[in-house]
Amino acid sequence: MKNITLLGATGSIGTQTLEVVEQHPDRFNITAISFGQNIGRGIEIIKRFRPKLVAVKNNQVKNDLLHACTLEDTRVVSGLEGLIEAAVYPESDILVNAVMGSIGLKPTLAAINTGKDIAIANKETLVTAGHIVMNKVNEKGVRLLPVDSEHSAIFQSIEGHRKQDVSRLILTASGGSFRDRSREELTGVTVEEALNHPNWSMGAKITVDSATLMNKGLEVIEAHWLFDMPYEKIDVVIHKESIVHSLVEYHDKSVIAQLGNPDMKGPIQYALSYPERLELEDVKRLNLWEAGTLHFQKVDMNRFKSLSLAYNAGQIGGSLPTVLNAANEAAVGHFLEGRIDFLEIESLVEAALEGHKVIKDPDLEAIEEADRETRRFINDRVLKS
Ligand SMILES: NC(=O)C1=CN([C@@H]2O[C@H](COP(=O)(O)OP(=O)(O)OC[C@H]3O[C@@H](n4cnc5c(N)ncnc54)[C@H](OP(=O)(O)O)[C@@H]3O)[C@@H](O)[C@H]2O)C=CC1
Ligand SMILES: CC(=O)[C@@H](O)[C@H](O)COP(=O)(O)O
Ligand SMILES: [Mn+2]
Repeated sequence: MKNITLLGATGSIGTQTLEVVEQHPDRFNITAISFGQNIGRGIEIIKRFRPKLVAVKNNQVKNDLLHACTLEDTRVVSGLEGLIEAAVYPESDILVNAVMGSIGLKPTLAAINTGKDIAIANKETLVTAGHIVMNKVNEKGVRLLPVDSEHSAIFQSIEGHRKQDVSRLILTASGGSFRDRSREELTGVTVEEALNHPNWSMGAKITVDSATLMNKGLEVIEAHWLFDMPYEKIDVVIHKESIVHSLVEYHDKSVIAQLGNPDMKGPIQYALSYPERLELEDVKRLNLWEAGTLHFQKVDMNRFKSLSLAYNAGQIGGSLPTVLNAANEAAVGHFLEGRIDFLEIESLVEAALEGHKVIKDPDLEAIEEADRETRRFINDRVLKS
């Protein structure tokens, strides 16, 4: 039996993780969870999975939760300390990190410190402090198992091969909600339009990131850290069907890819069951004759400027990826709240990157300060305009 701490249980990845767990009650058990403020869904999860520890966003949510239901064998904690307490919960064997944003960093580091394996969906953690996370992973000898579909595909396509034989990683990108629009046609697009992803049903922030292609930029940085690959050897190709989830090219020009109908339960389950492959019901089998033609297209870096901002931040490194991530989280938040236009996300991120003096090898404290400072910079710009 594998005991699981699930951070972000009420979200898109959280929900699908629970669906996987439900399919294998003999293999997986939920010991601790966290959620932000979705108390209704939180109570459903607590009743169904009976976790021993529940971490929520703050004291207000904790009090509301305790008023809304009677919890006998479940302790409730709150805030960042609560999130960390859930991450290091002694009975848990593995942490599934499916919170949104760089708030996932400290719980991840704390769990690695206690020797737990990590199934990582929370890509912002690797973008903001990849060097610190990977040093800790190597020091403690734990497994960092990718949940993100592209990274799971690379993980699956690279297994059994020698790293030195790899010549290139190729990430596929759907192109997001506005794939076929020109830059001019992006002016005045609505939040509702941005949230209409063609292939995946995901949380709001990542869906907007898909539309700017910042999601792919974050994933390039995530791939750099997970697979120890230089940026020159990481490519992106637009593939509108999201059936080929990513590819690995070898020196002999052979390319190995992982395919499947778009459904996150596959990568989630593989991260939990690795190295085994378990049955997975409810996922549509891929019949290539039904998929018909698959399309691939070169990325126009001028059209999708966020991707080139991310490559640049990753290549320069130091504290710049932290700034990229924090600026993007803050700007996307403002877009979702209707305060800025879609195209302003990109210009705000660019301004934050330009205004930052790079710290070469930032420690955790410097990362946190760069993150805070960047959010302040974005908020000041948006709220004072
Ligand atoms: N969705 C997907 O298919 C994929 C997602 N990912 C990555 O996985 C992560 C989660 O994405 P997704 O599931 O879509 O996101 P969602 O927005 O659907 O869920 C986010 C979860 O995090 C919780 N949360 C948000 N902010 C806080 C906070 N400040 N403190 C505590 N908990 C918080 C939310 O709680 P509540 O709602 O209760 O407030 C919710 O449980 C992201 O990093 C994303 O990039 C990667 C690949 C695919
Ligand atoms: C499901 C998943 O892994 C997402 O990160 C997905 O990749 C988003 O799709 P695009 O960023 O390719 O639009
Ligand atoms: Mn992805």
